[in-house]
Amino acid sequence: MINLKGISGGYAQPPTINRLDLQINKGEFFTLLGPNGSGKTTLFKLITGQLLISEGGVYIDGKNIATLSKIEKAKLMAVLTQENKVAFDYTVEEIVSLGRYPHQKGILKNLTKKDLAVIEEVMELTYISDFRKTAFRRMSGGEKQRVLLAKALAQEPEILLLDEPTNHLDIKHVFQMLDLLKKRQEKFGLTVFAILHDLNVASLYADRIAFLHNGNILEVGDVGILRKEDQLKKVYDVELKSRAHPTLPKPQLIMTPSYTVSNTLDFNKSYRIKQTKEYIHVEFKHPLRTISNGVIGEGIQWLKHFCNFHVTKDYNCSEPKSDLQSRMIKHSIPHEQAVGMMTAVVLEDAVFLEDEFEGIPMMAVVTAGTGNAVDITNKSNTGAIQTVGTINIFLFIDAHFSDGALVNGIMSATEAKVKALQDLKIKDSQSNTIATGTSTDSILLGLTQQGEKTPYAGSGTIVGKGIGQIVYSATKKAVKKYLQRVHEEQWL
Ligand SMILES: Nc1ncnc2c1ncn2[C@@H]1O[C@H](COP(=O)(O)OP(=O)(O)OP(=O)(O)O)[C@@H](O)[C@H]1O
Repeated sequence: MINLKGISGGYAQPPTINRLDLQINKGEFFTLLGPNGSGKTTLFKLITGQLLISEGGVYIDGKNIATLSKIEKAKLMAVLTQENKVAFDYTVEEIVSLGRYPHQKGILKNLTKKDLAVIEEVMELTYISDFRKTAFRRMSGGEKQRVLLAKALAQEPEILLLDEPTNHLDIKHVFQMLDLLKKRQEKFGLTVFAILHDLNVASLYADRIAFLHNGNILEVGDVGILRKEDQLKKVYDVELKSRAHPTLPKPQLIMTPSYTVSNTLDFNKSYRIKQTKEYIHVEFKHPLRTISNGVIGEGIQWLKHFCNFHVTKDYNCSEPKSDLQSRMIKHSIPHEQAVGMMTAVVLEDAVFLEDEFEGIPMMAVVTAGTGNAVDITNKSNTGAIQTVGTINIFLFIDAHFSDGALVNGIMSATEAKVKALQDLKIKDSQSNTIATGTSTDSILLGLTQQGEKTPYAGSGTIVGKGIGQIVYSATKKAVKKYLQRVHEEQWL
């Protein structure tokens, strides 16, 4: 719908923007990104007419905007610039009213009922109704930005052009403003063209993105282009990692500063263990790169506290997460930095194993019960039986794993656990076949991330074999202790 055809213009010679082509579709949220001085504002001003186009033209629905009158242009598009100075001492309401100018008819240009209704609506949408009688100059930078957005919306434009609209806004107002624009986009088919600096915000809101680099469009595409780490490094000259947003299918960029703090830690002295009847708490001095399916601390994170809490055999809590959080709070363990698991196994029977595999130190903590042992490959299982039967594995490794290696590590540990159950002939009570685990097993791998980065940790690697051996030994020992206890209890 907006077609920039070979436009040139700007302050330098050759011009900052030199024969640039770009199409912005009707009803899309288009974001222009690029480093300082790349020409974003210059391009913006060429589109809005604040700067003279020396070559080419801007076409809207096939019409060259240079041929439109001021009023025609104002009905079509509204502009929100970085400039928020206003010449006269207007109130907020008066500023917003100015937005109705292109729609007013006759010489007297009084505000109609419709004008008043629109003004009221946009002031409410931008949360400025309470400031209506306040002088604009007395508002804060962020508040002024909202007033000027309200004025732009009062124009009821088809296209909204925004140059760094979130500049003065705090996080809440950034999201409030962009959510509002998204709603207008959906409801009225508003076309949004916005210059943004925050790549992560752009990823969350933009339908398409263009990268401007030295006055040229480097690439135009959907948010997927924010996954191109090499291109981002070229544009911004910083180290970035593109990662998945935890709940939305959008990339988010993680910056890495160039400074590094290198303090080597002695693995064996870097943790302490507290074991009571109620819980086992392993605390590390530094956060570990962690992968886990714990009730608390699931997924891949950086965490320092690793807990296994004792619960009763018939534990049946609808909010296990908050239950574990309260237990941690009671023992002054910061649950935001913790992995938390539960077990009905007697914690005295936990197995602690320290070992070293070709120079890689590891430490495993395993609690095991096999009352709920399950053969995952057998169809006859109908569900979990409530008895003492969970295998919880903590494995700490003094190595540096990639995220892929963390997944490998989980596989290696699981294979080892299965082998331990096989060798001990632990059976699924329903199918009477050898069990592969229990119905509620949990696992955690914690890595110091010291030393050279390892991309693999499967059974074909030294570290993978090490994982296999330590998990196998610790699980076997823990299951044997459990079986011994069950055996003794039967004779009581
Ligand atoms: N008023 C001006 N007079 C002369 N040169 C200017 C003027 N405004 C901008 N420039 C130059 O034009 C080039 C592009 O600037 P522009 O403001 O378009 O960059 P930008 O991408 O918007 O940067 P930023 O992210 O810092 O806002 C820069 O080299 C800048 O120095």
